[in-house]
Amino acid sequence: MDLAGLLETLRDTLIVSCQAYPGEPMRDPDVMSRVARAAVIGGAAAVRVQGLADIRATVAAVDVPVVGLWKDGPDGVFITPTLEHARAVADAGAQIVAVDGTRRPRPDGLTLAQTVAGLRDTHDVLVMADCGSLEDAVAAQEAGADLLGTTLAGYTGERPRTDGPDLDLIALIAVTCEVPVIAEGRIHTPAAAAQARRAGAFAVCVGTAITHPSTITGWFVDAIAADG
Ligand SMILES: CC(=O)N[C@H](C=O)[C@@H](O)[C@H](O)[C@H](O)COP(=O)(O)O
Repeated sequence: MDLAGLLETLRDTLIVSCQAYPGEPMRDPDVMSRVARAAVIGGAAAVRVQGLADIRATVAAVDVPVVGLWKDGPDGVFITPTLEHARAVADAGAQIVAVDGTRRPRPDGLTLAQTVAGLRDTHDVLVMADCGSLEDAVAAQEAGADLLGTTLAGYTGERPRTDGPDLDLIALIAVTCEVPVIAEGRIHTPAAAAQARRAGAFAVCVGTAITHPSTITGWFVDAIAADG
């Protein structure tokens, strides 16, 4: 399938982000690839996976596209921060490479446009720009990104950290940009996922609420405690 066809398969679908964080019990490529398989059985049209080992294991385990990223560092520009990281993610088998899509300086000194072009020179992949604001999204579209994610809304200081998805930002990007927007970040219920789609999202990406049991458990524990 060509890249335009691949993009089209994501329209009006759910992407499930399968990530475990450093030190957590589920931080293991085999475990994460199994979580991804379980999400695909549930209907995920694609999965989003962090780290080269997890990407390799998941690409071998599922028959849907893998959105790959490589988180390096605790803050700042840490989602697939450089061209070298992006190429490694593509080498690991991801058909879609998610990169930091903010306007912040990148550690390798390249612009986002240079990163996208450099990746396209060597790999036949789609590029998802993880953005934190409308200004990021406009710049990422200009830089050549194929998909604009709201992944970093509420994490870069440009948007408030809303309890649920940043529906206003999803709608703003959808009306302003031609490149499809992926709603991602704090989508915690099926109703919120539907709202995000209605706001203009091309596809919806959910992580924590599906694949992070410790957080989900905490929600239930807190609800019981608050009621007591
Ligand atoms: C901000 C950041 O680092 N986001 C990360 C990006 O890959 C992940 O930690 C999130 O789980 C993912 O974006 C899905 O979002 P949520 O887990 O809220 O459904």
